[in-house]
Amino acid sequence: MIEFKNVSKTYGHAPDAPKALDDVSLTIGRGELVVMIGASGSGKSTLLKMINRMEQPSSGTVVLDGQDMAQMPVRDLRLRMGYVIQSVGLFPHWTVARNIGVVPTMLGWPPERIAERVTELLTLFDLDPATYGPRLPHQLSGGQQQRVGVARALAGDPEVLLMDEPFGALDPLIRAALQDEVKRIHQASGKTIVMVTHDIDEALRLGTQIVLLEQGRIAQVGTPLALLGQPANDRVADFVGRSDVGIKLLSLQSAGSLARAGVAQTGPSLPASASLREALSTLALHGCDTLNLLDDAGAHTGVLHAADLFNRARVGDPQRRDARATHG
Ligand SMILES: Nc1ncnc2c1ncn2[C@@H]1O[C@H](COP(=O)(O)OP(=O)(O)OP(=O)(O)O)[C@@H](O)[C@H]1O
Repeated sequence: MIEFKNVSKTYGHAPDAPKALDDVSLTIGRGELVVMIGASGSGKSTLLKMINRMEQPSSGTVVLDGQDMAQMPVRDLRLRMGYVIQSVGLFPHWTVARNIGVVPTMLGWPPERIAERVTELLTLFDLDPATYGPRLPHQLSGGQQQRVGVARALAGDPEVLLMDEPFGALDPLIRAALQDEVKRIHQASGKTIVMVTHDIDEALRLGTQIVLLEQGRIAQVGTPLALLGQPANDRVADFVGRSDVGIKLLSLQSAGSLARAGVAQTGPSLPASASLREALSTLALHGCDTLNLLDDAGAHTGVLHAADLFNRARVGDPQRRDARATHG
């Protein structure tokens, strides 16, 4: 668990220097995927960098599993954390395999175990180890380099993965694929992930918790549903996007959450795990009012009626007992 206790940060010593962080208190639970979001200069990266002590608080404390981080040796701390940045930061003259193996090497793993780990991670990220392991970073596309960056951050099996705008420079298709991979890794490993982004859709899609920063202060912390359904104030509502909030809410819930029992109808089918947004899109595309829902094995599990998408309590209402987030 990571706790920020009354953390403030002022860069430089000028008496009138603005606070990059202003009395921030925040708890990041083990296994959460916390996304920090906010306007440029709101303090996201500063907050993230305090978790591996690349920045120090001017006042207040950051605590990791009950221990004040300021008292912990920096090297030990950093070896427990994976760090991914937008510019990737691979060593240009080292092969992909050597780049990925850097932390395991520092941890003193035997060479065979490092080689196994490199092969495992390249495979996980859909890069053929025999083809890509020996290449230099410049022989990879931007998306492939970013995959290697994430693989390198995961190589030493860190407790915490820190990601500072990891997908900011990528085109939308590769970005979506990497988002899916991070989500899958998070679900499979239960690691704590803290990510900074500018992209509210990325935050809503990936975050189990979202931290919205505003001029160095926390404007709201909550689940994606809470931010959309109960924004703390008008500025939060503007930030998450008033005009398409209904559509965003639909993306957070599964089609299965509104399934009715019933035999299959003629017409299109969709996995029950697909979002209500995908369901709405499919209904509109086919101009029909029902959708057959399928389980993971492709068997019929129920029917979604278009009317249920509209004739129901507010989607974001957490009182709805059948409301299930499709994320996390
Ligand atoms: N090394 C530094 N020296 C001086 N001021 C800094 C430094 N790093 C950040 N700042 C200032 O601190 C404030 C917060 O910066 P930070 O990088 O944390 O914001 P951010 O929300 O991550 O911004 P962006 O989205 O633009 O990356 C900004 O006003 C910034 O100018």
